[in-house]
Amino acid sequence: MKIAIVGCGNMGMAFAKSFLQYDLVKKDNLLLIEKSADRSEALKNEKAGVVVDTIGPHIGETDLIILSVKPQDFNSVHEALRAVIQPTQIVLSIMAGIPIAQIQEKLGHPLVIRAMPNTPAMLGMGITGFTAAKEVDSSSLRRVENLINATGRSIFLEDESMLDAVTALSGSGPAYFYYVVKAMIDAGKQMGFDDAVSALLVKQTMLGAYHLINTADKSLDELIKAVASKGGTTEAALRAFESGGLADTLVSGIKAAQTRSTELSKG
Ligand SMILES: NC(=O)C1=CN([C@@H]2O[C@H](COP(=O)(O)OP(=O)(O)OC[C@H]3O[C@@H](n4cnc5c(N)ncnc54)[C@H](OP(=O)(O)O)[C@@H]3O)[C@@H](O)[C@H]2O)C=CC1
Ligand SMILES: O=C(O)[C@@H]1CCC=N1
Repeated sequence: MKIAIVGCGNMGMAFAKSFLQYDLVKKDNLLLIEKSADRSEALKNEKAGVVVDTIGPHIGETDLIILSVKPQDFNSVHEALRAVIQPTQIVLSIMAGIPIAQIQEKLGHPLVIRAMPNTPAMLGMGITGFTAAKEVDSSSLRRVENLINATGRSIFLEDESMLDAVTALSGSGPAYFYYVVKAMIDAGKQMGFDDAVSALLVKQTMLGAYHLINTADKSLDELIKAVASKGGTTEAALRAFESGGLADTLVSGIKAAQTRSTELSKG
């Protein structure tokens, strides 16, 4: 299989590295199109694939084109791509917010799959929601699904509009987690720990607690109850979270991300 990746930043390279790791593509068959001179130089030094800086006819020789530029950069990409794209090529877009119909129209090309991964894809621990245009046949869809699964797990969604919710929940989700971890580390520092000790206490707590979610035969409410002794310290913290509306704030933040994803689709 030959693959082209247009935009080799965080996500484009997370995909490229996962494919290479599982030998799903050979470096000679991996075309990396990257505009940034610095990044392109780094990719050349890493020998991550065949690195070029612009879209040209060579892209038409690949089986799959992955679009991993920022949504606002799609406008600077689609005309060049439209001129070289071949009828049997599959396009996989991971750009937030841009609907399949818009990609099809701008590229003049029906075979489009749309996916929303997240950054743990860099470790093969991502989760990707994806959907496809009805014109994509099931064998092509399965091949792309196998590629996506090299970056972690995946879930196929019939309803494309749910990709905005995937973007808000798991696409942006790692940042919410880091935000909470950072606030906890800051609290530790305010209570007198230095950075390293506070980070150790918080990170190991998050790691252990995450594994309990998956291994303890308990609901999240039961897990909370197992920590929060009656009249104890955890209850005091949870009461402060409730009165500050923390859970509601998180929910409204996630919905703001969903709204922004929908807005991106309107350009
Ligand atoms: N980061 C994330 O957590 C996630 C991102 N996404 C989606 O993935 C896409 C990429 O995000 P991310 O990897 O973080 O972004 P990055 O900015 O890290 O990567 C995009 C790269 O594309 C380059 N680029 C821009 N225009 C062109 C062009 N015409 N030809 C070739 N390369 C070009 C950029 O160069 P330059 O910097 O010079 O503009 C940049 O190096 C976005 O659409 C985003 O919505 C999806 C899921 C998660
Ligand atoms: O913030 C963004 O727009 C992208 C999409 C999901 C994660 N990062």
